[in-house]
Amino acid sequence: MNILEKIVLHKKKEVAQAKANISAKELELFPAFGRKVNSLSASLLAEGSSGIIAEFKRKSPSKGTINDKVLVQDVTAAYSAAGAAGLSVLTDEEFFGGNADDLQLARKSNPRTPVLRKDFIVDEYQILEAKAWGADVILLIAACLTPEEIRKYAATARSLGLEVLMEVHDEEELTRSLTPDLNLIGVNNRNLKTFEVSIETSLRLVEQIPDTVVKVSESGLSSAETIRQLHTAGYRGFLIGENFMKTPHPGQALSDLVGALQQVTI
Ligand SMILES: O=P(O)(O)OC[C@@H](O)[C@@H](O)c1c[nH]c2ccccc12
Repeated sequence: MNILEKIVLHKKKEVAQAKANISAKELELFPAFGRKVNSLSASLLAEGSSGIIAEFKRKSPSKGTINDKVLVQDVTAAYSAAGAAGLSVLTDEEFFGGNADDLQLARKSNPRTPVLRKDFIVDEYQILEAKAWGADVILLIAACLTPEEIRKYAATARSLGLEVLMEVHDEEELTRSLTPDLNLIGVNNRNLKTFEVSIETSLRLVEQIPDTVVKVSESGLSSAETIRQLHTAGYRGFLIGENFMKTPHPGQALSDLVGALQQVTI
């Protein structure tokens, strides 16, 4: 069993438990369920946008503990202040050390920044959770979903007013993921089955992504030069976690990168 299969197996058990604790009807009564959603695609395309989606990630299966000393509300507020176009908050506990509270705290501390629920969605119930916890965007990972599930979950998200960041890693995943309900496609430079990271993945796939969607490059990004190169290739979003989180002050690390990006543009 590869790590992705392990995660999905565990996730299905977790979701069954969550459903037994809180019904879908109850989720709809959460105050955040009725809130107005912030658009990540609009934020990425806005004039002067940094394009950076800054992630809060305590640990990961590939890196182990990255940072367990900082608070989600401090880090995400610092990310917003430093010019993040969006926030990504891991809600998987077992493998990434996140939880629902992290997302809710990030939401409360950043009312106007688009927030992505970063998790392994394998059931429609999790999309209702995302909305109830205050997310604006959900992640769908092609590597763990069938084309039918992708279509169904993307339509559910859309009906709830949430955007979808559709994550792909190769040509085959991209082709079977395209559905009209998507406005954001993320190319993960990291192979979730082997953890190998290569920016070439983003550079290779960009041509095959329709221009009607906003293109996001994910994982393994750190330098302003690489971001510039990906921007030139057509990417408008850059999802960065570890590079910020491994420092004691992730918001400052983002601020430094935004500064460096301005230098590179001139
Ligand atoms: O920490 P990095 O290398 O900057 O990567 C961030 C983000 O892309 C990565 O956390 C990620 C991309 N897709 C995922 C799916 C599930 C969990 C995590 C991820």
